[in-house]
Amino acid sequence: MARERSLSGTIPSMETSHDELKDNTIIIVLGASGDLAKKKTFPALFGLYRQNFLPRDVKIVGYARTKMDREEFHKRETSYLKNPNDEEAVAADIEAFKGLSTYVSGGYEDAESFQKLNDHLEEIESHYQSKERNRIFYLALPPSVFIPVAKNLKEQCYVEKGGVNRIIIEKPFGKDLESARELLTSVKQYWTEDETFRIDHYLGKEMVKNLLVLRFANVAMSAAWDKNSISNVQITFKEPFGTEGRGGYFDEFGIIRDILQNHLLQVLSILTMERPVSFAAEDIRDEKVKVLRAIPPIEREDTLLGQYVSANGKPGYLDDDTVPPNSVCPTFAATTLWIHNPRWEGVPFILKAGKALNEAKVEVRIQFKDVTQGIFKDIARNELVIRIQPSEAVYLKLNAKTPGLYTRAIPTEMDLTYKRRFTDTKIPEAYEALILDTLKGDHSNFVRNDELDVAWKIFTPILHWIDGKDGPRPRPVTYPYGSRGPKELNAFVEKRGYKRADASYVWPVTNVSSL
Ligand SMILES: NC(=O)C1=CN([C@@H]2O[C@H](COP(=O)(O)OP(=O)(O)OC[C@H]3O[C@@H](n4cnc5c(N)ncnc54)[C@H](OP(=O)(O)O)[C@@H]3O)[C@@H](O)[C@H]2O)C=CC1
Ligand SMILES: O=C1O[C@H](COP(=O)(O)O)[C@@H](O)[C@H](O)[C@H]1O
Repeated sequence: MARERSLSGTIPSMETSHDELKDNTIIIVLGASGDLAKKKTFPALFGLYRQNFLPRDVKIVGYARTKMDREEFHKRETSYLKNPNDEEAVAADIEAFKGLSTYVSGGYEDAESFQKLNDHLEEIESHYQSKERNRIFYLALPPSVFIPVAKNLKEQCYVEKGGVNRIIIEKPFGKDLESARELLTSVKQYWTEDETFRIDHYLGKEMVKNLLVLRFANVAMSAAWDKNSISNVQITFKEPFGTEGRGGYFDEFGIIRDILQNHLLQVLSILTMERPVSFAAEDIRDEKVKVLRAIPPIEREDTLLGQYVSANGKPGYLDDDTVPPNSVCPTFAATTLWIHNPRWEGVPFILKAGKALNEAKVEVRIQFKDVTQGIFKDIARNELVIRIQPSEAVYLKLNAKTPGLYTRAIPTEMDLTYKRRFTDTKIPEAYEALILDTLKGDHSNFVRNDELDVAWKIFTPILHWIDGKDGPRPRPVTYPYGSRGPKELNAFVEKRGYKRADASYVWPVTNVSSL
C-alpha cells in the first residue's frame, strides 16, 4: 500500500507527523491474555504490520498474570487474525508477526514484576544499532488496575533518556465526575498529558473522522449547519445482541456509561463544534470542549430508559446469571441534549443506544426544517444521514419531481454508499487508525483531560439518579429482545420535533408505478 501518495484536497496539518516513531520501538500490551487484546489490539497491530505502518524492526511484548509459554501466547495473539482470500501470504505474515512477539507473565501491583518486564525490554533493546529507545504501553486492562499499572510502568519501565514513552488507556475513564477526576489526578502524577492517549475507539472510525471533512470542506453543508435550517438531530447506536457473557461488567456501568457518555457524545461534539483554526490536535480539541461546555446536564424528563426482556427464544437481561436479580440497569437509553450557543439554541440532539435491538446500526440523522408551505403541501423534510456502520454511507433525502408527464414531488436521495463509490479501498479498523496515531504522536483522535471532565458534568446528575443516589432508582420500561426498543420511543422523538417520513418511501429504490 502506498504511504505517501499525493492526493488533491490534501489537508496539510493532517499530513504532518509530530514525534513519529520510526525505529527502535517496542509496543507492550498489558492485559495480553484478555478479550480486548485478542479481538482488537493484536488484530490491529497485525493489520498495521501487514500494511507496513509499524516502525522498522518493531517488537511486540504481551504482559499479563496468566502463565503461558510463547507458543500458547502466539495461539491467543493470532486467534482473531483474519485470513481471507490470499491465504498463503497471510499465513506467512502471521508467522513473521509471531516472530516479533514475546510474552512476559507478571502481576499488576508489585514492582518486582515490572522490573522483570523492564529486564525483558532492555534485553530486546540491547540489539539496537543506536541509543534511541521508544516504548508504547497499551493498557488492555480493567480500570481497577489502571493506577498501580501507570505507577509501576513509570517507576520501573520508563525510558528516562534517549527515547519516547507513551501510554494508551482504554475507557471507561471513571464512573462519574468525581471518580474520573480521581483517576485523572492519579495517572497525571506519573504520565504527562502529552504522553497519555485515552482511547475512545469511535474517534478512529472512518465515518466519524469523515465528519470534519464533510462539514468544513463543503460550503453547501456549512451553510445549512445551524438552528435556522436544522430541526432536530438523532445519533443512534443499535446492537442486535444482549450483554451475553458481559452482564457482570455491564450491570455496574449501564448503557449510558457504556455508549452515550463517550462514543455518542464524541460524535455529537465533532458534529456541532465550530470550525477549528487548524487540524492540529489542540485546535480540534479546544473546539470540542467549547461546544460541550455549552451543554447543561441532562434533565430527567429528557430521558427514556429501557431494559430488554426475553422474546423469540432469546433471553432477557435478567435471565443472565451474571446479572443481579431485579436489576434496574438500563440496557437502552434515549436522552435529549441542548446546546446553548447561537448556532444551536433550540435544536434537540437526541442520543439513543440499546442492546438486543432489531439490527446493528450506528448513524447520525439530521432532519432539516419544513420548507415554506404554499406551493407545497405535506412535503417530506430533507434528511442527511451519515451511517457510521455497517456499510458506511452518506445520503441526503431530497424531494424531486416524479418522473413523468405530471408534476408531483416525491422523496428520493443523493447516495454516497462507500462500497459502491470507493471500490478499491478497505476501510481501516478503528484500532488500526488509533494505534497509528499513537505512533505518530497525534492526539487529535484521543480524549483530552478537560474534555472528559466536561463530558462527565453533562451525564453525572442523570447517572446518580439512575444509581439511586438521590432516592429510589428509576425502573426502566421493558422492550422485547430483537425489537426497535421501547414502544415509548416514537412519542419521545416526535415530542422533540422529529417527523417520520411517509411510509411509502423506500430506500434506495422507488417504483413510481407503485405510488
Ligand atoms: N473487550 C472489548 O471489546 C472492549 C474493552 N474495552 C476496555 O478495555 C479494557 C480491557 O477489556 P477486556 O480485555 O474486555 O477485559 P478483560 O476482562 O478480558 O481483562 C483483560 C485482562 O486483564 C486481567 N484482569 C481481568 N480482571 C482483572 C482484575 N480484576 N484485576 C486484575 N487483572 C484483571 C486478565 O489478565 P490476567 O489475569 O492474565 O492478568 C485479563 O485477561 C477495559 O478497560 C474495557 O473496558 C473497551 C472497549 C471494548
Ligand atoms: O465500547 C464499546 O463498544 C462496543 C461497540 O463497538 P463497535 O465498534 O462494535 O460499535 C460495545 O459492544 C461495547 O458494549 C462497548 O463497551
